[in-house]
Amino acid sequence: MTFTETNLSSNKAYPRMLNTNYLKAALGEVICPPPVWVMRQAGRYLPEFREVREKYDFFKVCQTPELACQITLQPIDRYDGLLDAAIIFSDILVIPQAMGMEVQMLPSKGPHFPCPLISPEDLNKLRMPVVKDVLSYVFEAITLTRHRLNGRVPLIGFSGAPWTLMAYMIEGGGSKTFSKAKAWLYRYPSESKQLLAKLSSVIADYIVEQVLAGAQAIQLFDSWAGELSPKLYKEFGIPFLEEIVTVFRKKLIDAQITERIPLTLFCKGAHSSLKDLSDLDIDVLGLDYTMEAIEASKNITKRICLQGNLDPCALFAETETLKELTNENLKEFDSVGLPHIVNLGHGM
Ligand SMILES: Cc1c2[nH]c(c1CCC(=O)O)Cc1[nH]c(c(CCC(=O)O)c1C)Cc1[nH]c(c(CCC(=O)O)c1C)Cc1[nH]c(c(C)c1CCC(=O)O)C2
Repeated sequence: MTFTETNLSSNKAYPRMLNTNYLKAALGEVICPPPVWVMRQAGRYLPEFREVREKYDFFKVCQTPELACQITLQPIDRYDGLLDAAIIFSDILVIPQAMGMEVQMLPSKGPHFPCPLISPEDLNKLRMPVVKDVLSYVFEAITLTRHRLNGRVPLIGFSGAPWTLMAYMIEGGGSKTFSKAKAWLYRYPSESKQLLAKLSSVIADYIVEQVLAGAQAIQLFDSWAGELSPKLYKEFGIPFLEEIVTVFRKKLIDAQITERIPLTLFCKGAHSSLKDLSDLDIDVLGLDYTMEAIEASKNITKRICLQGNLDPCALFAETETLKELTNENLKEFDSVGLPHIVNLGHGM
């Protein structure tokens, strides 16, 4: 039996779904109360996560399906019944790795590329990977996790978006200004587009393979969208997201996946682009903590689900204050009348 067949919800190969609230909301139903999951729900705030991380390097965990699965399940087990989706434990930077770049995760510093892309000649060093083979550890982790979830909640797969990955590959890590990556857009626009097109092709294959391995929804993270002017994002961000979405939908049809796989775009800071993003063939728009549901709903062009967007730092508030903030947030989304998936406005 192929994975293509096993992904159909009617198929017996995966456990029967017991909670489909996330999938229903993502596909357009208003669910009351709305489903909840949390970006970075498997992470350092969990003692059981830190325990695994004491023993293994970050990317070793990503590359070991048993460990990635174990960590994905940690918040689902701990908050039994409170979360409506799981997200596979991995990182957006596995794609630059698959294209041949070294990436380290430095304690208290975050991601580090010892040899970032400096000039367009460096593009020749990148390889176009056979995604199914090079990233097989992610797909194995997804299949294993889908089984171990036992239908409790759906499993979300994810990828970084082209611009955000390009930014890491050139900056070599995090940055305050993204001036090196943005300099490429101004100085080498056509080579930048070559890089973004390569990334888009790898990302499209990557998210299709995730679905074939058992992911029931996909989220794309464009964490640095807001670093670009609206004009730059229109030229170097959105067209590549559009390409990915188009190829993703087409390849799923070719693979005879006939059910609609919900696709979420989380483009942090992309205020001026919400209209263009909502024009794409997507299902959910993730709002960050600087966006307002009411404002966003005025900008979008079709009925889609909104996800978000409590400020992660609100978690530092006293419990009573946090309850009030959460209720206000729920009321605001409720007043918009669109389907809603409750989440933070960025990672925990
Ligand atoms: C930009 C980005 C990255 N990774 C990711 C993004 C996009 C989302 C965002 O904007 O935050 C996405 C990501 N990273 C991780 C997940 C797993 C799923 C989840 O629970 O949300 C997801 C979806 C695990 C992780 N990825 C990382 C951790 C912390 C790991 C650790 O040090 O043990 C986790 C749980 C490391 C990571 N990976 C990355 C950074 C900047 C860092 C350092 C962050 C930090 O120090 O807190 C790159």
